[in-house]
Amino acid sequence: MNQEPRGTSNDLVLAMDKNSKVIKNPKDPSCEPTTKKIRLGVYDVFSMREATFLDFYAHWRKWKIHVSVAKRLTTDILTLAPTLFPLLCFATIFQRMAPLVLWHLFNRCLLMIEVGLTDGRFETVAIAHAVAARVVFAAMAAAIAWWGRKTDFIVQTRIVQRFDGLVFQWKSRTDLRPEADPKDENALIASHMVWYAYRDLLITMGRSLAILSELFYICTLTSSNTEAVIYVIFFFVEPFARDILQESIWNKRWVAASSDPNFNRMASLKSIVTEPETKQEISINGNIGEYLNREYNKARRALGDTSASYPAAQYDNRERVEFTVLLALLGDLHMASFCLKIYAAAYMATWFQFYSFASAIVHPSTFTLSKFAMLPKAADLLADELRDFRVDFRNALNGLASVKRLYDVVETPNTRKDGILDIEKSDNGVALAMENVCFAYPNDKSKNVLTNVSFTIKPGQLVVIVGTNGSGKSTLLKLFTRLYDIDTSDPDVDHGKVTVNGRSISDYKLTSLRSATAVLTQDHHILPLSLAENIGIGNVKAVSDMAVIQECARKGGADEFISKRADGYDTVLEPATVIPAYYFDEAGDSPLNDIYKGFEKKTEISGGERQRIAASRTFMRLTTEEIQLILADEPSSNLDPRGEAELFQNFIDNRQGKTMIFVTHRLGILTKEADLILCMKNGELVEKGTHDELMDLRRDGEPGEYSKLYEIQARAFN
Ligand SMILES: Nc1ncnc2c1ncn2[C@@H]1O[C@H](COP(=O)(O)OP(=O)(O)OP(=O)(O)O)[C@@H](O)[C@H]1O
Repeated sequence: MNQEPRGTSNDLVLAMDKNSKVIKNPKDPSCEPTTKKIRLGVYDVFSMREATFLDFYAHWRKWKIHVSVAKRLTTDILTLAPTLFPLLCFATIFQRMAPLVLWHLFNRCLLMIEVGLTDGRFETVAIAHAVAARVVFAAMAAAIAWWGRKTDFIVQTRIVQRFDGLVFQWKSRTDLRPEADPKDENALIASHMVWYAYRDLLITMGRSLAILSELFYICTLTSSNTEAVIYVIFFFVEPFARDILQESIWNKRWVAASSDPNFNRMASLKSIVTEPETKQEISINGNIGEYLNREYNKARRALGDTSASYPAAQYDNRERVEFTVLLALLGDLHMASFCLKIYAAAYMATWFQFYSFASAIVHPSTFTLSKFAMLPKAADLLADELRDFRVDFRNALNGLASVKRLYDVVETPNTRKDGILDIEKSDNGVALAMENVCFAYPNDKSKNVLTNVSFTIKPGQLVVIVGTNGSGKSTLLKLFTRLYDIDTSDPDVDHGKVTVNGRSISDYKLTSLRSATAVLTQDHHILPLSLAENIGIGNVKAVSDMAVIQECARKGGADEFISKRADGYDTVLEPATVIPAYYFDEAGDSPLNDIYKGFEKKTEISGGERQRIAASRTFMRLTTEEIQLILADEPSSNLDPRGEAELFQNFIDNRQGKTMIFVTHRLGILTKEADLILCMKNGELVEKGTHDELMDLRRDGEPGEYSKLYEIQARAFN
């Protein structure tokens, strides 16, 4: 099995070798492997090789990035909530500290009561003060926690809106890039995750303070500071050992895919009986349900106990018993050292007193009873805090890494090269030309879809492009709109030239080119806005001018059916409704079922009606002064013959001398009016001329391509 997944941030394509665990970059076999592969149950799991614990330089580099992202995020959040944010930071950190302070206040009471019990002197007022302090602090902590939760929502909302806005801006700014990198989209985390990343960071800070105070507190509880320090060190041994020794993929980057043939077959069979399209095949192909059932059971038996559980969980399950026992021992070091202490005290010199808990037992006089009881509890609190700190800290770092990717993406510039010229204003449209154009789509460079195409279009001409399916007609239009560009990556290979008014099309500013062009294709989308807006956005300056919109709707053939709708021009076809989550018994007859179904407000219109709205939008574009070129790609494929004839006529009447290129399969109305017909076949321009010229064209006594197409259509419709 040879797979070629993309695994590294620098886009190395890595060859996966079935027999080796470590994968190298095939382009440079000498380089260090960057990913490794393991088999977990039914999955092949590929994970990144991360820096080792001792690779300080790698950690330092990572840290520098994390710190700069945290700084930038802090500045951004401070601008959004200059007063609330610092207060919220305080509240979040305070919440981490509060349980410790409460516990400390409780211990103070306990110590005073103990002194009273042993000495017979009860400091009643002092005890009452200590109790009152605890009660007041508890009430204050609850109030701060309540305020923190409320403020958290406000700050979170502001951050979500800000980052949603940034992403929106990026998406609306970036050009439609057919070769766009899907990684960009994947990097766009949900905006609320930005706040979660920051909150994890704050919680981590709170926990650090709590850990420091707990350490300090333990020092005050123990009789000697040296012993306390050593005692505390024991609590750091286990988490450190776990970090260094235990490998986990929960916090690593990894990808996995099931490669077990039995499991994959079960998945395929499951999809057959689940998906509506394939379920239909079961019904119309006789009794294949029984066969599928047999096959499913066969695959299930063959799979046996091979696990399909979540790969990260399976990874943890591989832990060896010695390792588990070692960690347990390290976690319980204080008890183990207790034995050592007893033996040391009994048999060895007293300088071996390295452990305070044991000290307390061996020299109980140095401890009070309550201190003796508090020490393990303090140790437990410290251990819990350390454990949670590790989790929150990792989450915070992962969150910051995601925020960095988000920042990077929203700042990605448009990859398409922009020009510097504006299209000159003219009442006669633009002149266009292609010179020896050869073009292959970026995703399939092996196949030229245009080969040596050359033609010239004079300003104001009506041009019709005809030809068989897949002959490259739409591709010609895409080059004029710069949805795609001719490949110029290799200066030694000439792929030809596309020009506008005699200059290379890439010399013009994209915004200028797009403003001067009206495009109408067969697959326009109706936006989830009102029908009036859907037409009006053709000319945003007149988007509220109903008279102009209605006039354009009439030209596009949409006015009649829109006016018949209950909401007329205010109809929104697919309004977006956000249903965050639901919890009710869908299968039951709960009244919530009906309410839920009522959320769906979709209104359907026919394919032809959609095309009429798109055409109306194009007529709206023609009301802007900038338009000099109209490109229409089979805009009438869903229209009835009358609708099509009217649309063509309206375009001819309303183009006001602008250059117009029409791609169509319907020869006749337009081609007879055309100044120039371009006839395409297999990516080549095989004929060009007027209708009469092409009809008279003969090659070796045979009629030309256009003439043949025309005759076929004439026969079919007569
Ligand atoms: N995005 C794309 N990526 C790769 N190949 C494409 C892409 N779009 C079109 N093609 C291929 O380019 C060739 C020309 O396609 P094009 O859409 O220009 O043909 P057409 O003449 O407009 O066809 P039709 O009359 O069916 O609309 C076809 O072989 C098509 O499969």
